[in-house]
Amino acid sequence: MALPPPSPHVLRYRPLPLSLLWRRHGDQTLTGLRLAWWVSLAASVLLGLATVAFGWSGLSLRFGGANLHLTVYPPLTLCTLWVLCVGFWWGAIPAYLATLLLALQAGMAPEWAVVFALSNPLGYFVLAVAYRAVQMPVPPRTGSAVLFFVAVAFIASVFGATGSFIWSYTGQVGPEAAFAIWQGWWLGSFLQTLVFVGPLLAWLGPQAMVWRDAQLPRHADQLLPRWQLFAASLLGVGGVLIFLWLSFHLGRGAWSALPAPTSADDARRLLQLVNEYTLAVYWIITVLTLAVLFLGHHFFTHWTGALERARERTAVERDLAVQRHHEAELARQELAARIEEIQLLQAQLREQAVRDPLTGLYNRRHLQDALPRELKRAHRAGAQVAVVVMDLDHFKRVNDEHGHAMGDHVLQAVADLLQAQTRAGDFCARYGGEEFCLVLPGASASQTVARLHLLQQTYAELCVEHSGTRLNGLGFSAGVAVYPQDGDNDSALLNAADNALYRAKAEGRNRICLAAKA
Ligand SMILES: Nc1nc2c(ncn2[C@@H]2O[C@H](COP(=O)(O)OP(=O)(O)OP(=O)(O)O)[C@@H](O)[C@H]2O)c(=O)[nH]1
Repeated sequence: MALPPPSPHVLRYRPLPLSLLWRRHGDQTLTGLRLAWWVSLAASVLLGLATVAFGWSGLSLRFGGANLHLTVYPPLTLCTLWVLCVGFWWGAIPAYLATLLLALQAGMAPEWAVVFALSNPLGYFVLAVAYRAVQMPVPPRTGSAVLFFVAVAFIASVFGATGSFIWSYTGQVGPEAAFAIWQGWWLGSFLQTLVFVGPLLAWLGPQAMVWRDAQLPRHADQLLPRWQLFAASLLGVGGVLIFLWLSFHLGRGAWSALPAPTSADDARRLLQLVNEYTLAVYWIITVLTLAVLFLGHHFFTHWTGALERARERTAVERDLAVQRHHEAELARQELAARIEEIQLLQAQLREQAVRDPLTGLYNRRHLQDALPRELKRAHRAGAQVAVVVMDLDHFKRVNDEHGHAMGDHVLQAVADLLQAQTRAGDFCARYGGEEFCLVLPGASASQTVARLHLLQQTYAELCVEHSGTRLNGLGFSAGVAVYPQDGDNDSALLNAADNALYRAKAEGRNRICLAAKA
């Protein structure tokens, strides 16, 4: 039959979960799988019972110095196919039930039957672990897959044949018969796997596994946990050692049970028996050694390949992480620069919001915020605060006679003067068009008047120059109110200072009036 070549990954042992048997699923193929499994279960049980009912003990054969019956047990073939194509539990459960019922029907005590029935699942466990560890394609279609299949089938048969001891013990057979049963059991199971399971697996396996793979989520090859690799190696080595020990031990028991040779012919026959037995063990060990060498090589190349791929993936991921880290660092720096710009702009905006654009002095809004704070501080310290409202005299004339630009220059000159002649902690604001406000914490009325006189003098001597025009001899009037005597809050103080200014203007300008003298 022409098959599309499935990838080796698809053909590996990848078990379907047993929960598919009862999980609610509308898929028709799954319904088919469930049906097939139940039919297989029934067939395994019936075939097992038939083996006992018809008293079929297999094929007679002489091997390794013993006359034996090759035990051919049909459920074994069926269940092995389930294990390898679908998963361990799918084959182990029918095999267990079939063997259990067979043993009970054959008259074995139930307490022994439940243990006896575990032998075939034990062999399947070895198969499943080996295929999972080495990740060899399951259908024996290539030389290496065939060799692997033969080696693993041998070890699994040895484990699966451990039930023969319970059979021999409960049947109370002698050492010679026990030896023959053991040989017939593992050899029968081994040959049956090679002759029936192998070809069926090579023929039908790929189709079954392509279907099975479609039911499973895709995943990259995962490294087995270390303990599973260790368990797989232990099972392999353990299987060979068990085989050797049992063969020698049972063989010795069988020969010891023979009557002592009384003639040269008897001695020759015994010698020939030992010779046959030794040769059989020799060939088996030779085949096994070759298989173990091959398996070791395959195991090594598979896992070093997987490790190399994992290393490459890690290297690519590490490079990506480094690149992402670098990009994140650049983005972080960019963000930090933007935040700094924004903070600068915010500071500028905050400053612009409280400054008068022409003179650079604080504006009236800021004065309204700052003056109450200053008064509170003075209240706590029990100090005075002088509030001055000053107005340039005849400023309209300056504008009218020399132009608005000259007026602006005068305003800027006054602002510079105020800032130059006030102390740190004093506070100047542009209060209105040509009105200014000074806040002098700690200053008394007389100290304020003295400083204002000085300012008037400097202002009068000031020469403002613009477009070739020089202007001097200017004056201003001011009203002074002092906290707390002239008012206990900002608006009362500003009103008092304003009223005093009004008086100064009324009294002829270029003078300073105190609110207290009103
Ligand atoms: N150049 C200029 N002039 C301004 C500005 N703000 C207000 N003024 C002018 O200042 C003048 C104020 O005039 P008035 O209120 O009559 O006061 P005054 O001429 O100084 O007279 P008195 O205060 O009574 O001495 C007006 O001509 C306003 O146009 C400004 O920012 N720049």
